[in-house]
Amino acid sequence: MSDTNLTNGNGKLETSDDQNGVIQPLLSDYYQITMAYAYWKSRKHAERAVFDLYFRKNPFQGEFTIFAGLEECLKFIHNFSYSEKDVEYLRKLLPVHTESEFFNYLSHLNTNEVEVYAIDEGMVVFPKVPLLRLEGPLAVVQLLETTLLTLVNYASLVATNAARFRLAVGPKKGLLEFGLRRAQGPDGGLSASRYCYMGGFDATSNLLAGKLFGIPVKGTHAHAYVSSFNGLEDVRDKVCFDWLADLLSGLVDWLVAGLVELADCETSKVELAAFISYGLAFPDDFLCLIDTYSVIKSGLPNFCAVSLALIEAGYVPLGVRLDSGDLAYLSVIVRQSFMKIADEYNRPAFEKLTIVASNDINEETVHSLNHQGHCIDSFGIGTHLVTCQKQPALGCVYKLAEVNGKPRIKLSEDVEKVTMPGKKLAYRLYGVDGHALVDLMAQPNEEPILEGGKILCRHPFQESKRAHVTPKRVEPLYKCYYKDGKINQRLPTLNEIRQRAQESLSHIRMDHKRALNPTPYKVSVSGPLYNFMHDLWLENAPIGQLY
Ligand SMILES: Nc1ncnc2c1ncn2[C@@H]1O[C@H](COP(=O)(O)OP(=O)(O)OP(=O)(O)O)[C@@H](O)[C@H]1O
Ligand SMILES: O=P(O)(O)OC[C@H]1O[C@H](OP(=O)(O)OP(=O)(O)O)[C@H](O)[C@@H]1O
Ligand SMILES: O=C(O)c1cccnc1
Ligand SMILES: [Mg+2]
Repeated sequence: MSDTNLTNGNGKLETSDDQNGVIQPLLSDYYQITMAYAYWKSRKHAERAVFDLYFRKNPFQGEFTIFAGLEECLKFIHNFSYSEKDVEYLRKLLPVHTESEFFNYLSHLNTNEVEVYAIDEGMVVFPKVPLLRLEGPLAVVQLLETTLLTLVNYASLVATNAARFRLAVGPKKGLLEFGLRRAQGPDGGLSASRYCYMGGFDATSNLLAGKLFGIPVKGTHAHAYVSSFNGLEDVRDKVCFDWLADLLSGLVDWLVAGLVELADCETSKVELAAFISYGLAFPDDFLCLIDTYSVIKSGLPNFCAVSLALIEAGYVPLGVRLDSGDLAYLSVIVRQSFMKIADEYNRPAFEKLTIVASNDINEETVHSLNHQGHCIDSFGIGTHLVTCQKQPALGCVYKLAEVNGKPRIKLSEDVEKVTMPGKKLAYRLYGVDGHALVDLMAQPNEEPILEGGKILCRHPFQESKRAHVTPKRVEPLYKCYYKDGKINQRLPTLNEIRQRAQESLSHIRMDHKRALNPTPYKVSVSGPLYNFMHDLWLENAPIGQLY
């Protein structure tokens, strides 16, 4: 990929391969280049290396993760090459004694000899099982590390967060992503919209995400819109009175007066003017924010008045948004009022009005609202969703597993950080009821893992923990996604990946998915892989001396 501006001539934030222009080879850490030079100096750069990209712990104290970011990784790998300007910049950056021939090497680098094996994007994934395995010349696959990590980490984190909100609200409620203004910068906001949709949200307020990714765009209005009005004179003076305006202006006074049961004190005429004007602008999509002054004393009766007028004029109003106060209580009062009006004024459209709630909602708030009982139809969620406030990073790592056919292991005092050496295959084993029982890693040269066979699944590190599994179904998790310089699988659409995420989640037992203290899902290794790992561990661990 050459030097790309962030936007092209059409204002599109894309390169020729439909990728955000910020994703380029220099979006990486300096140490990748220093290592590349040292590999090159010691003639190791072309050795065939295998790297695994995986995470060690599920986020949000949960027991599952949604894998996201693969398409962007593949496009990055496909486009990978340093431009003249990149190389010029690196020449200035590296020490003066760096051999000139190295920069020539960099300027000709490509990924034609790289192979990528990956789990499908959108799948539920678990710790330690590589999401991606990269094979190729050591220097090249090393140079890809940071960019791949940045593409997978946040994408998977926020998609998982979105999936958790989806689990919390249930399949029937609407989920709207409102996070752009609170996201970690413009690029973070754009990624958030894409991957929240993938994780199970229904729509975004982010226009650019709608344009670039085809995500449904939805929105209401803000408090500023309401408080910008002075009073009903704004409607009378400024709106050109056509038949609808006449109808509305006549009806609202009458209706507001008639709704005294709902409003035991004065409704705001400022708000009423704002709602009438909104009704005039969007008679078919009339959805109002009703908490600018008082939901019960003003917003609700004003909304009802204008809605009744709209219905009178042949339109169907949509509903309200609540953005403060006790969302459970207010949603119940609002719903009861709608039902009462539907009944007393014989306006069945009121039964179908939707209630959207927003205001700093997090996963716990949703569980608490469910527990209290509420009448919210859709949730608008920003800050907690896109910033992943509960856990702001996933912690994917990229570790060397093999060089020139020789397995590599990284030891650590912390057993969780010991790497799994060599090339590994991975399978998901399903039980008779269709639920996933365990993920199993095995060596490529082992007997095939077949359904109906009795398979010994071992905990990777704890010798006593093992189980025999006779799977009803065996799902091999890796496909070869990239070889000979080409992406060699059809890349699914965003909607297909979104569906896959829900499908994959439906095979995970509820106790693994529950919000509080979920049961850990088992990730295991085959007997041969267990022995291989532990032999290599012993071989590499220094023997201490006691004096
Ligand atoms: N019934 C409820 N149960 C639990 N949490 C709720 C409930 N209703 C609202 N919340 C949450 O309580 C918090 C209320 O926050 P805060 O007190 O800042 O807002 P507010 O005073 O209602 O509104 P604002 O300050 O925007 O006018 C929000 O995070 C909201 O999501
Ligand atoms: O609350 P979040 O989950 O982040 O959702 C996005 C928020 O953005 C808007 O608020 P606005 O920017 O008007 O600020 P506010 O907090 O004062 O309502 C909207 O009213 C939501 O409350
Ligand atoms: O459309 C909305 O209601 C909206 C959009 C962004 C942030 N908060 C609300
Ligand atoms: Mg708000």
